[in-house]
Amino acid sequence: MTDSYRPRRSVLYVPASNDKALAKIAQLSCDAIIIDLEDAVAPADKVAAREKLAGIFANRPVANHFGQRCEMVVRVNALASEWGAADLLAAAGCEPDGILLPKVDTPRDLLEAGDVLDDNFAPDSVKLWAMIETPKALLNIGTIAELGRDPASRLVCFVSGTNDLVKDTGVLATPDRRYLVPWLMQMVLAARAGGLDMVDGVSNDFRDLDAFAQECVEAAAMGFDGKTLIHPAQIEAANRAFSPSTQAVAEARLVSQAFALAENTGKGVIALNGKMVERLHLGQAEKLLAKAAAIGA
Ligand SMILES: CC(C)(COP(=O)(O)OP(=O)(O)OC[C@H]1O[C@@H](n2cnc3c(N)ncnc32)[C@H](O)[C@@H]1OP(=O)(O)O)[C@@H](O)C(=O)NCCC(=O)NCCSC(=O)C[C@H](O)C(=O)O
Ligand SMILES: [Mg+2]
Repeated sequence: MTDSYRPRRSVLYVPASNDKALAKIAQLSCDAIIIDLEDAVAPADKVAAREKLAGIFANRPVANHFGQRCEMVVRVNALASEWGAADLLAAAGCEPDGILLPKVDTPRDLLEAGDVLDDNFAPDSVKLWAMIETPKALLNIGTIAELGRDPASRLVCFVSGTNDLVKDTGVLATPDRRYLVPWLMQMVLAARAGGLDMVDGVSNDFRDLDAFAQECVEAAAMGFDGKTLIHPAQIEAANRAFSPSTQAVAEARLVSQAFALAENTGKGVIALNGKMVERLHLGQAEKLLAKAAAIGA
């Protein structure tokens, strides 16, 4: 987690072609919104959806109904598609917080998008997010994630695309995601190695909120920063699951206070309530407290 920590607990897709859904944005308490030009938009509507971007961003709320600033990201069509290049330029022109590239297979896909942005926009302007949703992306995940260590690459976040992964691999999509979990854990590991945020895939069964809440709890335990969502009803469970619990915040405070005691100055390891606590735990506790402060937990 960096100084500029931004919560990405709840990241809601909103199809750029759905006016009713777009009208709801300012009333939602999600941490980020992805305006989708890709799979949620039918081929016949792609150009019209792209042309709506400028209007969507012109009316972008500074803060939502809950007084929170919500990141606004655009998912473009793949650069290799007939819409990708024009989508990328139109999206970047709206100055979104990020552009999400789908169907990334290799680092080259991100570097090519970065080159287009560098030729047309300031180096520290729009950031890139990458969908990890193809078998090739999983095989190349380490080298893709390494780009996160180079600010010039603009890469800041991975998003898992479990629907495409199921489609391309043929694994069975079970409620407990047992055949996907090894790949999801690989994504988390790679994201951490690259200093990236890692957001979990969607749950298609948007009417079963109990199952969704359980999936969020499991994803948080797996190390994800948040979850992508398809329906506003999913926001609350995601915000809850990816926020530090009251108990975790209390424990982090104890660790921080213990290391602040004069008797522990300079110590690398102390005993606290019968447990060994090292300075690495202090770092962990400080991160958790910063996260809790950022989200008002
Ligand atoms: C899934 C839906 C098609 C369901 O829509 P609908 O039947 O209209 O739901 P409701 O009647 O319950 O909606 C209630 C109100 O909420 C608004 N709404 C619904 N969804 C959204 C949304 N995503 N953002 C904002 N507002 C939303 C409705 O307009 C209703 O409003 P009102 O009538 O005024 O009360 C629909 O939810 C939907 O389209 N969801 C998004 C789908 C999407 O974006 N899919 C693409 C991304 S997922 C993906 O691609 C995964 C990845 O790439 C992978 O490979 O896994
Ligand atoms: Mg997909």
